[in-house]
Amino acid sequence: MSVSAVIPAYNEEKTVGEIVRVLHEVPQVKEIIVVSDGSTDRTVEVARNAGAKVIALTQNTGKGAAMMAGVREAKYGVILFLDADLIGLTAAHVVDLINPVLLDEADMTVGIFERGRIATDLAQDLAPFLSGQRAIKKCILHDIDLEPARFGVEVAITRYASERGWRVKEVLLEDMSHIMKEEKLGLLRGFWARLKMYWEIAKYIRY
Ligand SMILES: O=c1ccn([C@@H]2O[C@H](COP(=O)(O)OP(=O)(O)O)[C@@H](O)[C@H]2O)c(=O)[nH]1
Ligand SMILES: O=C(O)[C@@H](COP(=O)(O)O)O[C@H]1O[C@H](CO)[C@@H](O)[C@H](O)[C@H]1O
Repeated sequence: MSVSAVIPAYNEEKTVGEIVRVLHEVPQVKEIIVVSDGSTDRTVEVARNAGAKVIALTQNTGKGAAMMAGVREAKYGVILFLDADLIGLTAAHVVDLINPVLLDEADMTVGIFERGRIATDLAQDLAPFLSGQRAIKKCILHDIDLEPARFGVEVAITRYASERGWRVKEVLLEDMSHIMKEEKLGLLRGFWARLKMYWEIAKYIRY
């Protein structure tokens, strides 16, 4: 089995190119799909120049819908989801995430930041089920309606996995972090975006 990487990206021109470059180093990753979720910056151009296949959605539809647009295009049996704003991703991280699924030791892996930055480590220690770094068998993704989930997408996948008894393995991703909303958007707009995200997550926790 081979891997299709799917990277939802909303205005991630600063980081998406490096993610695509690292993925090119991993032979099992046969296809790299960046889904630009209505980005208004140079995300599409940067991802294309780095050698990704790019799906350019014309409007912002939310993370869940962007991920599923990528899954619909994906040709291979294992999907690797990565966020486009990661800092410190290496080929070894990618291999650690995909191998348990390729070797059929797990149906899904979930990557947890470790020793990256205090704030992002803490967020993932408190809520590992929110992590966007996952490898999943594609065949088991088709049954979940992730289109409307926006930032509830990880909660929806995690709960579905637990209900269906998927074998889930947590993988520590050392020296890795991501760019926080407040860093991308400034304190006020970032915090507002964070509140909206928590609301989208909460809807799926209750749902
Ligand atoms: O409407 C959105 C919001 C986020 N993302 C992407 O989803 C990933 C995870 O987003 P994050 O939690 O980092 O939130 P952000 O700080 O980007 O709002 C990143 O690659 C984003 O670019 C997306 O595709 N559509
Ligand atoms: O770490 C978190 O609290 C959030 C938001 O991260 P930032 O605003 O970028 O620090 O990000 C996680 O949760 C999101 C919702 O489930 C996921 O989409 C992200 O992949 C995950 O990193």
